[in-house]
Amino acid sequence: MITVENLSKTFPGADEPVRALHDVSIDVGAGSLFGVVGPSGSGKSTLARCVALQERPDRGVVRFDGLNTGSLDGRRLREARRQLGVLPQRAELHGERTVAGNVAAPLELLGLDGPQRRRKVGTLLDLVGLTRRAGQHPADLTPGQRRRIAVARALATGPSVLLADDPTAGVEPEESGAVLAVLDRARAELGVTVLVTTPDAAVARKLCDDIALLEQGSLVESGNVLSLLSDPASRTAQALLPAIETTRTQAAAYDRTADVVLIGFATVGALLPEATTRFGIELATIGGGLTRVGDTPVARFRLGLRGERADAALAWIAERGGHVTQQGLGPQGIAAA
Ligand SMILES: Nc1ncnc2c1ncn2[C@@H]1O[C@H](COP(=O)(O)OP(=O)(O)OP(=O)(O)O)[C@@H](O)[C@H]1O
Repeated sequence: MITVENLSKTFPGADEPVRALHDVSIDVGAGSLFGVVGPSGSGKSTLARCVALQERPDRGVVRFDGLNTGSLDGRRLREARRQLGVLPQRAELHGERTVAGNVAAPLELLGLDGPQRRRKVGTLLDLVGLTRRAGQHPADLTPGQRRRIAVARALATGPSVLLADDPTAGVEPEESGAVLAVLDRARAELGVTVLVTTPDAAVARKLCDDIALLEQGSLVESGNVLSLLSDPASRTAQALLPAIETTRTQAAAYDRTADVVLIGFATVGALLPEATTRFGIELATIGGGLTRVGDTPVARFRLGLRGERADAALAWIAERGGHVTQQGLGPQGIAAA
């Protein structure tokens, strides 16, 4: 759907040029929820603005369904922009208009008549869960509710892509889940492809199918979130998986230790107890924990194992989809090292 190929962008800086993007390539599939994640200044907004066709890259290409947007002239560029709904980082609502009026504003520009507008606004307010607020003004809403209205407004013209630049910025943590849920609904119910930028790995963990990590304008890694978690050495795994905090004393109580990443209901729930009985070993989780990536449960545990068939049990767990790493020996191994 959206392909970004070798994008580079440099801005003039006070002392020297600022390299905002350097040779960044991403592939955003139709209907996916794609997260661009990185610290402040890593180039996320610049990438979003290039994809929104608001900024021209110095080098590289942004393609929509294969079409090179860099080659489009004025009229065709405007047509391409109409496919895009943009939620800027500081989306301003019209303070003097009602919530419904704010969502209706882009439809008025399109020239939709009253009944059509009302129907469309009703559907969008329902999508963002704020139907009962239709007659209120933005000042009466919380920052999270205002952000949800801005999402409804960005979706009003029926874009096929929604670009949301840091959608939870300035939103209280207890409200950010509702903002993310609205983006998820936009994808599920309207079939919109959603590209989100965020400095918050937890946003990507809760929302995104695919992810690109940026650092100082360069792409560190990208791909399907669950696939990246299968490689515990990946930066995505380090950012999203539960931390392992185990003392040497805890580890020393076992013959060997191993770290394991388990993905999915069946794997998380059943694999470890079954390995224990099948191989007649003692197996305990001595670190790590359980989280969720979207709706999928994902665990990273440090295991302590005791028993002759511990190695065979680990091999069996790995064969059944557990990602086993960092196998270490117990007290004897540590003493010898
Ligand atoms: N119009 C501009 N003129 C000059 N420098 C710019 C401009 N836009 C961005 N930059 C610089 O480019 C770099 C990347 O900025 P960008 O806003 O894309 O990062 P970001 O990851 O979105 O950061 P944040 O999360 O803080 O919004 C930064 O060093 C920034 O100061």
